[in-house]
Amino acid sequence: MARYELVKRSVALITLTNPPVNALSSPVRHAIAKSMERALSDPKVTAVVICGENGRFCGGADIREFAGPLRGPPLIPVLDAIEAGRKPVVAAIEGVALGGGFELALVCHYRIAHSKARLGLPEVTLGILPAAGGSQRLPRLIGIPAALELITTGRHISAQEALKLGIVDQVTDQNACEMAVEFALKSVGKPLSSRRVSMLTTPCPPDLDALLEAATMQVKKKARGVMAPLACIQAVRAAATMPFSKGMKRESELMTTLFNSGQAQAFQYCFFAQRTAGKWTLPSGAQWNNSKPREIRSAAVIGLGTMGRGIVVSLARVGISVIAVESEKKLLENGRQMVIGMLERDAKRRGVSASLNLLNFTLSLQDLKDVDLVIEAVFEDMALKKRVFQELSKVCRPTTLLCTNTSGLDVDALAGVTNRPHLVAGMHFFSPAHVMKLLEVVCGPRSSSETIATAMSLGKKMGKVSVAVGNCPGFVGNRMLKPYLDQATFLLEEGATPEQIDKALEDFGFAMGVFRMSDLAGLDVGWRVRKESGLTGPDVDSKNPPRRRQGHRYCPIPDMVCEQGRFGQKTGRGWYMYDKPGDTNAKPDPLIQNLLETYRSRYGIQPRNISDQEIIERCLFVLANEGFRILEDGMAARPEDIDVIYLFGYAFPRHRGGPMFYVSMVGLERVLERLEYYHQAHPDVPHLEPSALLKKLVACGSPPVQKWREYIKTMHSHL
Ligand SMILES: CCCCCCC/C=C/C(=O)SCCNC(=O)CCNC(=O)[C@H](O)C(C)(C)COP(=O)(O)OP(=O)(O)OC[C@H]1O[C@@H](n2cnc3c(N)ncnc32)[C@H](O)[C@@H]1OP(=O)(O)O
Repeated sequence: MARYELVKRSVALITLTNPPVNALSSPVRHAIAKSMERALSDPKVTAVVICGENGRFCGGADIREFAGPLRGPPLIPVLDAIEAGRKPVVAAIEGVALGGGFELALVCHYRIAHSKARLGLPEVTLGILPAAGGSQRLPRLIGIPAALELITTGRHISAQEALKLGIVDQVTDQNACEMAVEFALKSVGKPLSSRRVSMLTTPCPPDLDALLEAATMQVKKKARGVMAPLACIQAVRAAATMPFSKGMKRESELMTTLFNSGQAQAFQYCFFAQRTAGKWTLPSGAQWNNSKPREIRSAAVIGLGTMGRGIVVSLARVGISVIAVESEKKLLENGRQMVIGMLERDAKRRGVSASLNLLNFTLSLQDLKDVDLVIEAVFEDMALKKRVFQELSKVCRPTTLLCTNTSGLDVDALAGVTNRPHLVAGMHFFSPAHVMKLLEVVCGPRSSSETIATAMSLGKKMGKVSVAVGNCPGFVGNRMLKPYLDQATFLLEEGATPEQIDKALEDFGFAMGVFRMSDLAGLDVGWRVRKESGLTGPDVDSKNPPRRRQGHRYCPIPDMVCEQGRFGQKTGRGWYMYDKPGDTNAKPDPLIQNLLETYRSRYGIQPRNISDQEIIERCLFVLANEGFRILEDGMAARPEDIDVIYLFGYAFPRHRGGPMFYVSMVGLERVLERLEYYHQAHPDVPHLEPSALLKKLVACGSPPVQKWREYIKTMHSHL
């Protein structure tokens, strides 16, 4: 877990050996403590260098250990002993020094970093704070403003920035470990007291209170209801106002509070869920680690609407040459200008040059004959998409992969019109596609493992969090969204207002409630889908009883809002009113209030007071209930995949872990009981009926979410 050797006759080299990231697990902490004791007591040793195996210094504490009781030596005394030692200790930082790994570097007397190394204190993103002295040492080393920013955001910084900030003493392009050994030899005999960061006085700015207050406001706005950034600010205040030992005590108290809050568990679950989601499997047994993706050098995107443009940018900025296709000259020119503008802005932001030479624009599908992969992003119309796939099938060489960006149509029906159904898959991006991190990779029953491996790996290359899902209407994300949106509108019928529902959801942690979000996305899209599926519009069967469609409860209020030309922010009116089209400041609209009152009195609905608790339960329990059904149907492989989809595609608050983790924390028994209660009250809403899997899990004693897979395994899987 750590190798000890003597180099250059008098330098003890301690190499952390815990792949893949040299995390500070209990055996590693033990090995560091023992190695340091040995180095300090060996009279031959004049200096010490600490480095990590395989070009990675240290990825921090072993996050898996947070789930259980502390075993092995605690980290803080191990680190304190290094700092207090009477021989110079140099950290040789290659790869990463994150969290506890950074804190380990901070107790060394000198730090040498490789030019490609990244450093940071990302604990806040795990719902905790740098509690091995990081919150107390970093402000002493680089001052309050810079430390506050790094600790509250968890941002990783480059070696160059670390040098500028005074975190590292030297940056090298050569072997950092060898440089550190040379550096250590030169440091022998120099006084160490000024190199012990805990002994430094924190440079305290005169406007400390204002600074901390501004930081508090900022994190409260950015991360509603999240405790860790606020605790980080309090810890930094302690570093500014208390002696080191008292500051450490405060750091520890704050850590205990965070650990017991439930939020830390949610954040840490998200960390592992995100990594698990990339590990896909198909019913054939093919999976992420036994299937080879193809290399994609050239691609085509069909349709330069909002989605298509974002997809072109996502591909081009990772060096893939792209042919963009439109059906009319004007649309093509408009799309071309938009794409170029987006790429230029993106390149400017990243400080690189825009890869415009990778772009080609055409009106003809004939130009696509040599591309490796096509992503179709035309209008959401099955007949149109089928025509495009038939044409592609004729034009593209037989090995070209054909993907669709449909947000919910049958991918296998598209595969069926081609001469290569095994090379067809869904690549469902989220809008705006060059910004949103989520990619649902839709595995049709005939998609080959190579096709899925390629789509997943292309997603990763584009910086997306890719999740493999089955082929069912709406796939995973949009399939779950429907019952959630339905509950929100049913609550309007029953007496709630858009403002009240949004506030409850925002207090829960969403950046935007469902109605504000719908106004932002545009209400006309859903209206068109409802018209096409016969739920509203002239094609609706007039024999339908009011507020019922296709045998179930239906709320026509969203249609009524659209009939008034209120399509959301873009028209300046929607569920809210805005000062002008395009404005984002939503204000309650008396006309909506009026519409709701008239509607309720027309149907004889007596409005009732609806609690925030009911809003949260009905919207979120129904969301998870559909998630359970998706697991039952084998359309998602595990609850973690569903949670990752909601975290990255629908901005589900991270401190709640995702809808499936959230209900596991509420308690499955309670969720079952509440769904049964609401279903009894609303028997015409089938989505409120508890799913078989939820009942099964409760009957099996409500196992933790990480264990649900064991109960799903026996069911039919499409993945
Ligand atoms: C009073 C109490 C005192 C307690 C004090 C504790 C204070 C210290 C706290 C911490 O240090 S918290 C941890 C801080 N560190 C991090 O947040 C880093 C997390 N890791 C990453 O960001 C990335 O993994 C990476 C290091 C940048 C590498 O990225 P890469 O894309 O190359 O690989 P991944 O797929 O992300 O990871 C590979 C593999 O390793 C697992 N893993 C990574 N980091 C950790 C870790 N810190 N602990 C445990 N496991 C880790 C990751 O889950 C992957 O596992 P598999 O999926 O392959 O099984």
